[in-house]
Amino acid sequence: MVDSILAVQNLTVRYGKHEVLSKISFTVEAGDYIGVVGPNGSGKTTLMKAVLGLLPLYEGKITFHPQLAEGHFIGYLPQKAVSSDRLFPAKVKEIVSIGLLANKKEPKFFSARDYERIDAILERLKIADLKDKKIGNLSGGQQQRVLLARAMVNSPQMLILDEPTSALDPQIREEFYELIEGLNRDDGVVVMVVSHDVGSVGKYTKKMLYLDRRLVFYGGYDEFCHSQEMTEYFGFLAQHQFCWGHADGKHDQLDR
Ligand SMILES: Nc1ncnc2c1ncn2[C@@H]1O[C@H](COP(=O)(O)OP(=O)(O)OP(=O)(O)O)[C@@H](O)[C@H]1O
Repeated sequence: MVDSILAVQNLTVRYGKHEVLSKISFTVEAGDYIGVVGPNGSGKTTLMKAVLGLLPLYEGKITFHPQLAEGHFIGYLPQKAVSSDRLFPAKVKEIVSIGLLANKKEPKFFSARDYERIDAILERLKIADLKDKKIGNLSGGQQQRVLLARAMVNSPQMLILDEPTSALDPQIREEFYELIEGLNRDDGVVVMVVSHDVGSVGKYTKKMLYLDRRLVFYGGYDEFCHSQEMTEYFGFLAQHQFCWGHADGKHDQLDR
């Protein structure tokens, strides 16, 4: 347990009398890339908020590895972060610089080193050419990369992405997942990505965490696809759809 990056033990969350997460326990290990999946309202965002320390009240325990518990170590890309407002005046470099503010004490000035970090992350995410463009004028995929750069500019050890590709078309979505896979593989960033899209996510992530207010499944995608327990939970056809796609391509919505 001590060696885990993160240990969640018996986490229960209620909004008023409504219990939305019930006794969730799992650990996240170094190098993990986890798809957090489940139907609408199953508690995915709530779980991520609990991990991020954004919930004032919960039962259970959330423990980070002691070396991680110092400073700002989680990058977060929230749900529906893409701006559709073309008049929004902020430039890409300004949006990304916001990611550096959390670690700064007053007065919050940017140093030459900060500007180097902004340039480095824009380069890493292949959007250096967009640096001086207004975010409202970018495509959905470009905007997501900019927001990913904001989440990554502090070099976090862990990245939490909530439905990062829901507004993107299939090709851009695949490119985005490939980018995240590279951050996990090459830069060692631990990733938790929330999605409805079990098929796409399962292709890239190393583990699946399936929520339905309780923890239904936690393990590898292959195991998820071949588990008898999951066949009983979903039914054979639904499991087949999640795992091997569907001829009409409608395999990615999981609303039940
Ligand atoms: N601030 C809140 N106050 C009251 N209820 C809430 C609040 N946030 C979420 N809920 C409820 O908690 C449940 C879980 O919501 P949550 O957003 O965590 O689910 P989700 O799996 O992320 O859903 P989706 O896939 O639709 O984004 C839902 O029934 C939701 O209506």
